[in-house]
Amino acid sequence: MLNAPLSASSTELVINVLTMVLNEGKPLDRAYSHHFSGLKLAPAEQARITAVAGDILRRLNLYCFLADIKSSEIERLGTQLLNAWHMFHGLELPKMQYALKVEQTDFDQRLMEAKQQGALFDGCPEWLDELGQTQIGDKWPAERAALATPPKRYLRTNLLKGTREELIKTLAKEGVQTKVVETVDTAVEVMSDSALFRTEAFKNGLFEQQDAGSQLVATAVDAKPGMRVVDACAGAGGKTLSIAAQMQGKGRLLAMDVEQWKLDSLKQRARRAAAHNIETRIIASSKTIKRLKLTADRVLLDVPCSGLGVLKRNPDAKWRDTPERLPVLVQLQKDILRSYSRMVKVDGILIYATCSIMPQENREQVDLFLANNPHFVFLDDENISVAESGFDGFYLARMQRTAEG
Ligand SMILES: C[S@@+](CC[C@H](N)C(=O)[O-])C[C@H]1O[C@@H](n2cnc3c(N)ncnc32)[C@H](O)[C@@H]1O
Repeated sequence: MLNAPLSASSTELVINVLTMVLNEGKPLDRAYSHHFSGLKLAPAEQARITAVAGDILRRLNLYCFLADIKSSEIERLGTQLLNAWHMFHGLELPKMQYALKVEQTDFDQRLMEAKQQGALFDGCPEWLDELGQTQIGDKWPAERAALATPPKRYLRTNLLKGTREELIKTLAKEGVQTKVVETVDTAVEVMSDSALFRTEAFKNGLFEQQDAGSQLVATAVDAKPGMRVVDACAGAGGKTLSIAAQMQGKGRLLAMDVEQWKLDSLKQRARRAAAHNIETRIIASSKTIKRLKLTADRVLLDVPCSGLGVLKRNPDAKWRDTPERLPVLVQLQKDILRSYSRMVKVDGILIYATCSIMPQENREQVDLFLANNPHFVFLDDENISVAESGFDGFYLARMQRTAEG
């Protein structure tokens, strides 16, 4: 992960970020922007800090166990945690003032104990481990271990502006090293610690940062030029922009969400990407959906979900979430499927997707929907496994409407 210890000032930043996330309940990206603003950190140092803070959050219970502290004590005992983190990774200790030490013999004993406990070693809270076991059984330990690894950085080539090979060459000229992802046509993996959003290539809309698994979901929409397509839970448009490129700017792409600020951000991204066939629309009530009855060739429902497939990238979520949230989300997904599927026209295709790896939010939702909606037939589905793909975890299913119903 690192080949040298963090500097004293960087350890302090890591402790401050962790404190903001764990004690104040702030999302990790907000904590980064708060603590990095005005600092002018070199991109490589910023990358080291985010790598360490992210890794600590992915295995928070393990590092706290090794340091013999509670997560609520990080503000006070953070130096002890950072020392344990460096010891775990076989690094020299950082040169922090007044740092609290961890005894090597205690550390070794605790590490031996932790290695006997899979969930603890993989940084998994108890509630999540139980859920994973119940939902995916034998496959869970591999997914759990994969979710404890650092996420890779992927870009999606904006095909409206050029090919993947052209993007790789342009980025190389700006010092960004990338490599092709063989299994995803639009994806490249970033190999250097570059500040991507400061590049001319980004400003000119040649790429978006997007996980390769998310790119696969968007590809499954298989939108064609001239079609009418609805992305009904579009958010800030990660998948909308990819669909716009599939449509080569021809046809009508309606991006909807219940949050206007997300659609505003989508509009900005669409301008940069030269994706001119996107219209945004807020979902104000069920009437917004009813008016679009039987009109769309493709409807993507990238529904709100537990996000349990993307914990590598959002490790703070598992320390904030509770198992009680899941049934609420499952009900919302059911309602969205039932109501929004009305927009699909006869012979049109409905694509249901989540960034979860739990069948309760995935295939079980699809089976229930099909049982209650005989005018849809199942085409195919795909579980994008974190362990098998190395990407974030996603699910997608495609269903076709055969009659008005
Ligand atoms: C998984 S996110 C979508 C991510 C987005 N498609 C992307 O690729 O970047 C789910 C989105 O659903 C939205 N949402 C929540 N409730 C909704 C509802 N009842 N109808 C439509 N969208 C909803 C959320 O605001 C959120 O943006």
